[in-house]
Amino acid sequence: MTYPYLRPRRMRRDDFSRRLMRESVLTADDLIYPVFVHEPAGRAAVPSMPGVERLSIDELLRVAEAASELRIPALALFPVTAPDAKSLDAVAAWDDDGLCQRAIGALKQRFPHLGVITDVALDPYTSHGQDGIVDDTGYVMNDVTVEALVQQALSHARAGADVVAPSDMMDGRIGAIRAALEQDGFIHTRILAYAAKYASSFYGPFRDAVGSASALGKADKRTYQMDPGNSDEALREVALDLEEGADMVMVKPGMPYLDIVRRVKDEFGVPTYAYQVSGEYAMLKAAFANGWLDERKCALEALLGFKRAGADGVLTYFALDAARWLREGA
Ligand SMILES: NCc1[nH]cc(CCC(=O)O)c1CC(=O)O
Ligand SMILES: [Mg+2]
Repeated sequence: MTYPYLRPRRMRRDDFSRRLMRESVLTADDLIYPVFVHEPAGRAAVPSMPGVERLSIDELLRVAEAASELRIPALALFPVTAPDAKSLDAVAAWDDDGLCQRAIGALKQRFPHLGVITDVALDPYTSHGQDGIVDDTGYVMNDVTVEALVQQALSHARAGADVVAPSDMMDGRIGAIRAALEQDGFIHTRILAYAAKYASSFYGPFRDAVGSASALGKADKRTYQMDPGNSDEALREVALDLEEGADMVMVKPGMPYLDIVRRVKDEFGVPTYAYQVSGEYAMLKAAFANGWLDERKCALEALLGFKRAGADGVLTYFALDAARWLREGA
């Protein structure tokens, strides 16, 4: 049977039938809000990310209140480390009194129901801006770095983090962190593994925001983050992280990698997240600012695309706005 018996446009004719056959929907439950925390009082704009600010802990609590009120399930914390606290061994990363740890404590005390996700990686704390500890040639050493990441993850767990999210791409770190958490009694601490994280050029504005761009200079992260040409490798990486004890996996960046999200979801069927990274946010914002694209419609369409690709949630700098627009019925 074919046309005229089959007319796909019949179902698209009216709002009611469009709604009845809609396969994917975006809700506030799908959103994770990444936030930058800094030591100085008040807020500081991030020029390459219009609408995003670095926040003192006081300001962070205001933002958390808004997020919680909008029923956003969780925040992802990214601390900005003062240059004099950075070092070759990144010891500030597991200072129980560090900015990140204090931010976790303040959030959990005020908003116990709001999930707190922390970034486990050394780049905010290393003087060279790499995610791990380097040898004389500048190569990021895997096993020494994993030991440091374990210290960092435990410190976050002690501070009350609900989810630790290793974003460093070292081999074996999920298993090492899981074992250490279990050993110290943190049996409820979830691990969100940045399992398929690519050596992307879309992280630029984030590196401006946390101040690792200047430290990194012209260096890149291609000896540990994945080659953008690869897809099968992402499945192998996800399989390893799941075997090692990850509760959730992430694909990063987002929009240029939706094929990876789909493959991961189809292959493993586990809670799968995608990160709409800083560069994706920046390019959309630039088009909105020029009046070239409609902000509400395009931001929500981009986020819905993650759901359609199989993501269970999205880390997005649009989270607060998107939750508001959804509530208003945009
Ligand atoms: N561990 C570092 C980290 N954690 C999150 C991002 C990027 C997020 C974004 O661009 O929004 C990065 C940058 C990098 O790998 O250099
Ligand atoms: Mg891996």
